[in-house]
Amino acid sequence: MRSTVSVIKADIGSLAGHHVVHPDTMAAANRVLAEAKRQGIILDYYITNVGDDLELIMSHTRGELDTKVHETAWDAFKEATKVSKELGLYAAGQDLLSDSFSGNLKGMGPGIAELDIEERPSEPIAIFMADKTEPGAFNLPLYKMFADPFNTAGLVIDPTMNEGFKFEVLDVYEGQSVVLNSPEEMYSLLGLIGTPARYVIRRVYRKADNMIGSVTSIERLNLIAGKYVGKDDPVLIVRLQHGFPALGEALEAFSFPYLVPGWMRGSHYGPIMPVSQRDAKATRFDGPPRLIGLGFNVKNGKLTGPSDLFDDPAFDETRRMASVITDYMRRHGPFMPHRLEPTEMEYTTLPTLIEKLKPRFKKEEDVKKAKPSVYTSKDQGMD
Ligand SMILES: O=C(COP(=O)(O)O)[C@@H](O)[C@H](O)[C@H](O)COP(=O)(O)O
Ligand SMILES: [Mg+2]
Ligand SMILES: [Mg+2]
Ligand SMILES: [Mg+2]
Repeated sequence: MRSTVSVIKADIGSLAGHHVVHPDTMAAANRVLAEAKRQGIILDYYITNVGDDLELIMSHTRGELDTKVHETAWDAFKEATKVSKELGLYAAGQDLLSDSFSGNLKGMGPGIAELDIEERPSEPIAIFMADKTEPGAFNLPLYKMFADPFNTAGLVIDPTMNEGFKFEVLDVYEGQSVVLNSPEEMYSLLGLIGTPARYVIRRVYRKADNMIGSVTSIERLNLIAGKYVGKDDPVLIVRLQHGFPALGEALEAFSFPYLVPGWMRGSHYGPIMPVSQRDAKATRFDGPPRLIGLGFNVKNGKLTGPSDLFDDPAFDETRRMASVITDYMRRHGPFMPHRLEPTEMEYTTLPTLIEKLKPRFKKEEDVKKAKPSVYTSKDQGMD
């Protein structure tokens, strides 16, 4: 059976700052999705949150970019925003960049990852959702899952995986993509995806049969809006087992709290911290960037699950290391490399402040002419 899992997410406002989604807004979204299920637009759904991002997980048989499914998500976000406004929640409707729905949600603000598959007899999947970071943040773990034998034993042991995987990489600035084969082209692949702000792994395919293995949301809000409107908190769907990474291989890729851009004001590098659903809220310095993982099985277009994948002491040490790195990075305060590089700061409000200082900058020669004495050793009391 052909079925589609659509994960569509948006920040529609949250409690006490950019912190955590309010249950009443989730209830509003739930009413819309329940009605869509009753009407047969979607077959199943699950609603959750990571930090201030409301996450709609829907299954159906309508394929990618379906108008009805996307309209359902849009209505859910709109209804949730209404409640958000009534309660005076912070940044109500933040990620809804357009007023009206037209066709599908592409370019309208919400993040979208849709996995369209011919279901295997058992179809296990993991859905990873992050807050206070951006889509390229999944480059490193995707590389580990699908290309690094030190992470994924199946690349060495499983005959189907042994041929390798194909990576579709999108240049989010140019809107162009390229497909690179692993292992043959892994150095070129790393050459691109090591710049995650620009090159994002959008999809991974298994070489043996071209079956899709993963899909990432690629929306970058600031590139759509032309200014900083919150972070582009991403989602990722990974197909598991039987020729794809085992669940444990997918999770293993997150055992190291690597640095991602985002965190406070979308302007700082910080460690990604995999947490349980219970801890999926942004706290310290609006973070550190949080990741949750939910495990499901898809059968006849319906979802069984979830299992809260990082709700496990096996990830305690990762979280502890993330806390240590948090301390270390924070001690740099406003200095790079804790703060992002200037190209990434372009969309924030920092350039306007620097612009204000422009008239006060003087050419070096002019400064020398005006106050030559400053440059003599006598004036500095050294003679
Ligand atoms: O990154 C952040 C929000 O991103 P998000 O909404 O999660 O996409 C926060 O750190 C805010 O930028 C920060 O709290 C300041 O918010 P404002 O006071 O400018 O709204
Ligand atoms: Mg927010
Ligand atoms: Mg967020
Ligand atoms: Mg955001």
